[in-house]
Amino acid sequence: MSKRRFVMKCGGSTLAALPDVFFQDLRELQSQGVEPVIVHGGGPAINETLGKLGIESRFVNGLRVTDEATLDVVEMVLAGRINKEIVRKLQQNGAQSIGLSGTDGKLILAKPVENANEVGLVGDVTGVNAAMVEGIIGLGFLPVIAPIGIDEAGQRYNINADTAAGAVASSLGVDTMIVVTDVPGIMRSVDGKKQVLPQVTFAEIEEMIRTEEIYGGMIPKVRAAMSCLHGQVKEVLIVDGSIERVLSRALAEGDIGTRIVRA
Ligand SMILES: Nc1ncnc2c1ncn2[C@@H]1O[C@H](COP(=O)(O)OP(=O)(O)O)[C@@H](O)[C@H]1O
Ligand SMILES: CC(=O)N[C@@H](CCC(=O)OP(=O)(O)O)C(=O)O
Repeated sequence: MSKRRFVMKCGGSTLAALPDVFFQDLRELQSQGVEPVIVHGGGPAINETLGKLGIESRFVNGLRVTDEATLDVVEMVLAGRINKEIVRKLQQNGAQSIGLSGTDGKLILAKPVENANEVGLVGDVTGVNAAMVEGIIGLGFLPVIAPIGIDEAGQRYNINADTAAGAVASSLGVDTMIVVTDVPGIMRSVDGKKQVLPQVTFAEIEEMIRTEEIYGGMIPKVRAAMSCLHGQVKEVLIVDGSIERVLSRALAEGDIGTRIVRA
């Protein structure tokens, strides 16, 4: 299996705590000819800024209820702050990188989600400008993408970062998507003890959503995983960002965290 290129989704839950060695790992992978593409979140930082502005954060099944005022903050925090922090950290650790929002060059085209009446200006991805991402990689840069989408009329949408990452992975046709988060994988209680599931099937995921053993922010992750696995992506790994050299290990060993493969 070719693992030259992979999409990594980096969650806001773990971003602030990622050590330099995480970014050095990315640089080393880049120098070995591996081509990582990063799609990032930033939910906690958005909550914090909204809080300071006196705007309440509300979620429906892991998706932020978003109006235009919220969207201003989402864009400011994701595309303005977090995206640039990641690019700076990569560069400080020797990895060449360029940060973009999904609205730049219509990188991520979007339409309203089905339950827009509940969540407002939240988007589903209708297209990804893969050629632009390929071009950036071709110039030797690591693309870092903020999950804001746009439609042909110029309307912006807030897109869950897992959903955006899955769509980018699908459209680039990578084999592997790695979801970096703050838990060691999908966990389940067995005899009262929480255990990481090394592998899960689609049926097990659906069952765990039904029983609410998978809830909140894990729901968009597994939905994005199943969606991109219906296309060309062959495996999705959910891993803990605090594990040393987690990306190299995930690519080399594949048996870290939870592995989801096509059912
Ligand atoms: N079965 C599960 N196993 C592990 N984590 C779960 C599970 N169900 C829900 N979660 C929650 O999902 C969270 C990760 O999602 P989220 O907070 O959105 O992270 P990120 O910012 O990385 O996207 C975990 O911290 C945990 O609270
Ligand atoms: C629609 C929606 O919920 N968008 C997310 C986008 C950021 C995100 O997904 O960040 P994490 O990966 O850290 O959760 C939000 O507004 O929080």
